[in-house]
Parts: sequence; C-alpha cells; structure tokens
Amino acid sequence: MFLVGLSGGIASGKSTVVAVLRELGCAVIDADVIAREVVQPHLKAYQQIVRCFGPEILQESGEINREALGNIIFSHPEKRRLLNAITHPEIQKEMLKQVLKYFVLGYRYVILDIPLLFETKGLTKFMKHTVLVYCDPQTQLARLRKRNGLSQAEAEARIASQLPLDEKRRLATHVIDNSGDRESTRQQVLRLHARLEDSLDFLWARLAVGTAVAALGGLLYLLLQHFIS
Ligand SMILES: CC(C)(COP(=O)(O)OP(=O)(O)OC[C@H]1O[C@@H](n2cnc3c(N)ncnc32)[C@H](O)[C@@H]1O)[C@@H](O)C(=O)NCCC(=O)NCCS
Ligand SMILES: Nc1ncnc2c1ncn2[C@@H]1O[C@H](COP(=O)(O)OP(=O)(O)OP(=O)(O)O)[C@@H](O)[C@H]1O
Repeated sequence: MFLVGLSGGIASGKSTVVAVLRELGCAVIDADVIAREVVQPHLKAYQQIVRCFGPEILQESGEINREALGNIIFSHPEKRRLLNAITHPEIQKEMLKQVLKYFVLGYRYVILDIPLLFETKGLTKFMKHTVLVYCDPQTQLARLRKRNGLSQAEAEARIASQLPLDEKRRLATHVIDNSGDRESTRQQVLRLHARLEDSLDFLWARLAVGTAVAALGGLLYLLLQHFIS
C-alpha cells in the first residue's frame, strides 16, 4: 500500500479535486474533516482549546465557534502555533487509524488531503506521491473572499499563514492547476488518477517478476541437486 499526499493553499481547490477522486472510487482521508471531529465537546483537544482561548470562542451550544477561532489564529501567529500544537497530534492519530482501516479493507493506495502537508516537518517522507492543487494568486484571493465573505486584508492574512503556493509547487511531485474552469481541472485529475493506477500496475509487475525469479532460482537449485547426487 502507498500514500498520496494532496495539498494546496487555502481555497486553491483541494475539495474540488477530492470530489472527482472520490467519484473515481479513490479512498480519501480529509484532514479538515478530522480537524472538526477532534474538537467536539468533551474531547481532549476541546478542553485544551477552551483553557487556552477562553469561553469567548464558544457558541451558545458549547461547540467551538470556528469563525471566532479563525479570526484569532489567522491574525496571530503565536496563537496559531498554539492551536496547531493542540490539534495536530490528535488529527495525525485519527488519520493513522483511518489509513489502517483502508489497508485492512484492501485499498492499495490512500489519498491524504492535508492542507499543511508541506508546512509540517517530516510529513512528506511518508508519501510516495505529493499532489499540489495550485491556483494563481489573484484567483485564490478572489475565490477565498467570495466563499468566506472576507475583506481583502482578512483574506490576505489567511493566505499569508501558509507557505506560498509557488514554493509548494516546487516541492510537489504532481501539480494540478485549478486556475481555470472546473472541466480543465477535471481533465487533469483524470490524468493523475491514470498515473496512480499505472504505478499500481508497476508495483504488481515488480512483484510478479520477483516471484518468477524466486521460482526459477528454486527450480535451478532442485535440478542441480538432482544432477549432482
Ligand atoms: C481555525 C479553524 C477553527 C477555522 O475553521 P473553518 O471551519 O473556518 O475553516 P476550515 O477548518 O474548513 O479550514 C479551511 C482552510 O483554512 C486553512 N487552515 C486551517 N487551519 C490552519 C492553520 N492552523 N494554519 C494555516 N492554515 C490553516 C486550510 O487551508 C484549511 O483548508 C480551523 O481551521 C482549525 O481548527 N484549524 C486548526 C487545525 C488545522 O491545522 N487544520 C488544518 C488541517 S491539518
Ligand atoms: N475551477 C473552479 N472554478 C470556479 N470556482 C472554483 C473552482 N475550483 C474551486 N472553486 C470555488 O473556489 C472555492 C474554493 O474551492 P475549494 O473549497 O475546493 O478549495 P479548498 O482548497 O478545498 O479550500 P479550503 O482551504 O477551505 O480547504 C469554492 O467556493 C469553490 O466552489
């Protein structure tokens, strides 16, 4: 089994690409979804967040007010580091559990959608492939502002809280450019999917060659034994 790390920048189109991969039957684990699950009331991370950020980041229901927490952490790097230190270990544990689940279910590769893949030290070494969902800076800013209803300054602060996409682009083994329309992105995802499936064929071919060589070696050994004795 191998892992494929998928990343991008905020609002660069990761979910849009993942939707196509899921349609194609791929197993995908979404770190943003897990990040929401691990901060449910009464879990360890929830209690730590309330202790560090105070009850003002809670909704009346007791759940975390994500908008309020986002406003704090995207404008204060030290608060962001604190939130990351609380949530990331829990997110990583849950992701590992889900990888094992897919392994047991017989999936031969799993796609991990991790927004901070390239920012998190040592994470890419577990990935056979890394995919960057790229988007040009003006389009990224416009899509983020529109989706989240943010001012120019708020959107820029969120983008600046991550490594620039041009830098991530150099670190990835595959790039999907989502600056254009959805159909152009879909075509690129279909090509990526074909390559992932091809690398599976390559793995099976290596396994088959390895088995054949071992079998021939065994046969040769038996023949030699027969003729020597
Ligand atoms: C700050 C929070 C409450 C904002 O919640 P909200 O529902 O508004 O946004 P959502 O979770 O859907 O994230 C949207 C995008 O923001 C970016 N983002 C989220 N957290 C961070 C972070 N700590 N640093 C930089 N970018 C981040 C990512 O690109 C992500 O895809 C939430 O993102 C959070 O709890 N973040 C900390 C956990 C984390 O690092 N998540 C990223 C996946 S590992
Ligand atoms: N090719 C496209 N053309 C037009 N709009 C798009 C395109 N791709 C994505 N969008 C829109 O841009 C916004 C961001 O896309 P998406 O949610 O896929 O990004 P993301 O990287 O998953 O975001 P996040 O940072 O929240 O995880 C969404 O409102 C989406 O509908």
